[in-house]
Amino acid sequence: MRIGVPTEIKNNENRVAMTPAGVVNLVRSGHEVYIESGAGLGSGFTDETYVAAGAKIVDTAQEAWSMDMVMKVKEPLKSEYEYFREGLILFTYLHLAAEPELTKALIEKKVIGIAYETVQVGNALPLLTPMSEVAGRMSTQIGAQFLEKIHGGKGILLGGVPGVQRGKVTIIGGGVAGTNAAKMAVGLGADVTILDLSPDRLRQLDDLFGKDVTTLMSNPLNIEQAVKQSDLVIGAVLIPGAKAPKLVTEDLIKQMTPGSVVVDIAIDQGGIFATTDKITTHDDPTYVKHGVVHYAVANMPGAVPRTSTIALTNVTVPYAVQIASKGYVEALRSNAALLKGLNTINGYVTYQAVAEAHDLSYADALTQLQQV
Ligand SMILES: NC(=O)C1=CN([C@@H]2O[C@H](COP(=O)(O)OP(=O)(O)OC[C@H]3O[C@@H](n4cnc5c(N)ncnc54)[C@H](O)[C@@H]3O)[C@@H](O)[C@H]2O)C=CC1
Ligand SMILES: CC(=O)C(=O)O
Ligand SMILES: [Mg+2]
Repeated sequence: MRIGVPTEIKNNENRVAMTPAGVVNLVRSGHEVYIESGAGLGSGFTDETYVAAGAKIVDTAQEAWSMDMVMKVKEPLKSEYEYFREGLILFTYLHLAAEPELTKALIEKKVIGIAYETVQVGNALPLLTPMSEVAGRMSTQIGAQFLEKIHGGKGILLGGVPGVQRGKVTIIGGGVAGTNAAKMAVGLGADVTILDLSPDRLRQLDDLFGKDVTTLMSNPLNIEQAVKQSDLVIGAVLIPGAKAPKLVTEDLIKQMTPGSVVVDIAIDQGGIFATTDKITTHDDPTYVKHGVVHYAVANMPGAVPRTSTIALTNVTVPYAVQIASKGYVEALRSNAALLKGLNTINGYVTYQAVAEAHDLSYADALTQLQQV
């Protein structure tokens, strides 16, 4: 199979969908990899290192997009929709529940859209996990930075100092991102509370952190009490494939003290704060609403591309090898985890939560594969 890797074009997105190590894996399995010139530079990979690994370099995005399968990091932006065509295999983050126009474009052009974020093994999302680890760890760092007075915050140090209170951090959603946010917050010496809906998850967090964190059942009253008192609130909830629930109301944001900070990691699925109604970018990552600094960047790992690219491709490339070697029909049929990643095919949505988000009819993935 011929695999194309275009340069990412989202604001300050310096990740790339393939490392030279990934190229070697695919080429040794008998495939051809075409990298758009310069695509790896933001992550520290030159064209020469790709060529040495066995890739071919193409000059334009159009050429990279003309291959049988395109691997990307971020969901395609509008200017990339023109490359969609029937039969194209697109393997990338799609976040379709939050992207009505992209969903429509993929359906209209009958693209085979396999979303990293919905590939599922049991309850785990193996192609989302490494980026959630990165974004979770970053969220505390970012929160700490925006709590500084010069960055618009109330001017507190999360760990406090002897004789002065620690900062209070509330993390809503104690999955991969939330746990990694907590690790950093505990490491800084903050006073940390984690809320989750799953009693089992709360038990695991209690085992993991012991007395370093307070765990609370996620319900409106607990959210209200925790958020009001917090200096930093991190949103890390996920209902796989679905739009994020708005768990923090505008009224509650108004009750936070001025200069508090919210970091909405879940913004890529629509965000959990009523006041994070728009996505921000690395160029201009925050806005202030009701005195509270809001950070809502949907591609946080793009700011640490070297770490993120390697972490992402470590997990995506083995699936890419399966798709390329078996063909997408057989790869999807024989691997239930990958099949969960199939969001669009033959002009249909094959992921229930995405169909529901846009009031589109849902089609069964296996039935659609039989019709190829
Ligand atoms: N902004 C960015 O750059 C990035 C965003 N993300 C996003 O971060 C979010 C979290 O991802 P993961 O941690 O991997 O998901 P996860 O599935 O590991 O964790 C989600 C947690 O939310 C909990 N949850 C569900 N409903 C809840 C509720 N009502 N209240 C409290 N907790 C609830 C679940 O029980 C689970 O423990 C996703 O939306 C993901 O797409 C991930 C990476 C980068
Ligand atoms: C998960 C995701 O959206 C990202 O890494 O940008
Ligand atoms: Mg995202």
